[in-house]
Amino acid sequence: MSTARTPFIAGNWKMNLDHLQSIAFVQKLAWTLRDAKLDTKAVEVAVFPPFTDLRSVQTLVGSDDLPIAFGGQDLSRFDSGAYTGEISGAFLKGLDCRYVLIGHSERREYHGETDADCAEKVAAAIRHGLIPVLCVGETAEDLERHGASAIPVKQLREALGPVQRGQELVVAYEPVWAIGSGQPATPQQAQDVAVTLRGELAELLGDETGAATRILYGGSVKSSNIASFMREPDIDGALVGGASLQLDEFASIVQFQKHVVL
Ligand SMILES: O=C[C@H](O)COP(=O)(O)O
Repeated sequence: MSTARTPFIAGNWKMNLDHLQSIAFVQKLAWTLRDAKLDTKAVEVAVFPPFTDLRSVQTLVGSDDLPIAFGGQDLSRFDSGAYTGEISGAFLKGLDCRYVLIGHSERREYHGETDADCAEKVAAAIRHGLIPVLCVGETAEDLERHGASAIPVKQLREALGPVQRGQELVVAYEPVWAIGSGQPATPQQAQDVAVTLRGELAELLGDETGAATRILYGGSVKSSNIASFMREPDIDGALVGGASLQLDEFASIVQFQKHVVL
């Protein structure tokens, strides 16, 4: 397992863009990045569309061999059967998904997902050959009561029970208070949590896995602040929500290396 961490910029579309819009968006994104001569080996780009878009995105990316990865926003902890409304990791893998988000704060808040559910979903993702993108983060109340790292560390520890050392995974630190608020964490705050999470990963999964695992920051990321996060040594990318729906803005975030940080 290589410990070099390729920067990773991911767009979580949440419940936005239908399958027709997804085709137009991904095609234009690919053209924009090609015209900008993005070095696709130097940064990995991924989108997380709604489930109903995935077949369209797969067809486009596959037929035009676009350098854009994609994944599901969630998966079932079950593999198949009488689970109405659930989506199996096997189905996501069958659509060439490389990644799957697990434990996004909106799943935790609106769908009551627990750390135990996340652990089962992480196990399901691994069973189906998907790379889990485990989302962790504290609410404003947690921040006040426990500080920034305690809840993310607990969420990480509880969800990674089924993970073996050497397993590729991505961790997204998303303070709930920063999501969609226009008030990102400071780069130093995000770095402090990221370095703590990396230490936990090393303890849970060994030094090599800890060093190789990419840790993303998410919460009000924009083109105007991405470079300051990417300068931090333990932040390897971003999970972008609102700004990932604006083509020029997302393309600019992907090209963070061109931004000047004053
Ligand atoms: O998954 C993405 C996060 O929820 C961040 O959303 P945001 O960039 O709109 O704050």
